[in-house]
Amino acid sequence: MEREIEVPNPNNGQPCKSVTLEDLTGKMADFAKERDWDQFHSPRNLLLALVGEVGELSKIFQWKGEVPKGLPDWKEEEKLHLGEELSDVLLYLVRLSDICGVDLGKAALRKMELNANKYPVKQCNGYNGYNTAEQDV
Ligand SMILES: Nc1ccn([C@H]2C[C@H](O)[C@@H](COP(=O)(O)OP(=O)(O)OP(=O)(O)O)O2)c(=O)n1
Repeated sequence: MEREIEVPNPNNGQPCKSVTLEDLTGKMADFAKERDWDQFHSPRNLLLALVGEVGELSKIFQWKGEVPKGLPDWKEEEKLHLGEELSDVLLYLVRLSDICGVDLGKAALRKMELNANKYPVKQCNGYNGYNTAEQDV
């Protein structure tokens, strides 16, 4: 069954279906082309833009201390803002990958395999590899 996400109006008012990295890659390419912005979307510029958006994302959490998972006490507008900043990070990351000729989905799956090999379940159960000097996993 296709998952539906309720969003304000990015899809002509229709609820959107699941989004793939390919969808986002194509939409970002169209977005840049329509505005003649390919000239600005160089690897370095996109990386700097990405880092800037990570900074904006960090500001949302800055000074709040630890917050419970699911952000139960946050107002809807705060969560909306969070979604916007997360999206900016994702969109620039997707665009940077595309411009660099990296298939991000494929690269991420490969990296997860590397992670699983590096951190075998049996050795890591309950340890994150950093929380104790004795656990060199
Ligand atoms: N040259 C650009 C400028 C913007 N964007 C797109 C990607 C991001 O999703 C978003 C970033 O837009 P802004 O630079 O306006 O940043 P914000 O949306 O965070 O606005 P502000 O910095 O005012 O909070 O727009 C882009 O692809 N290329």
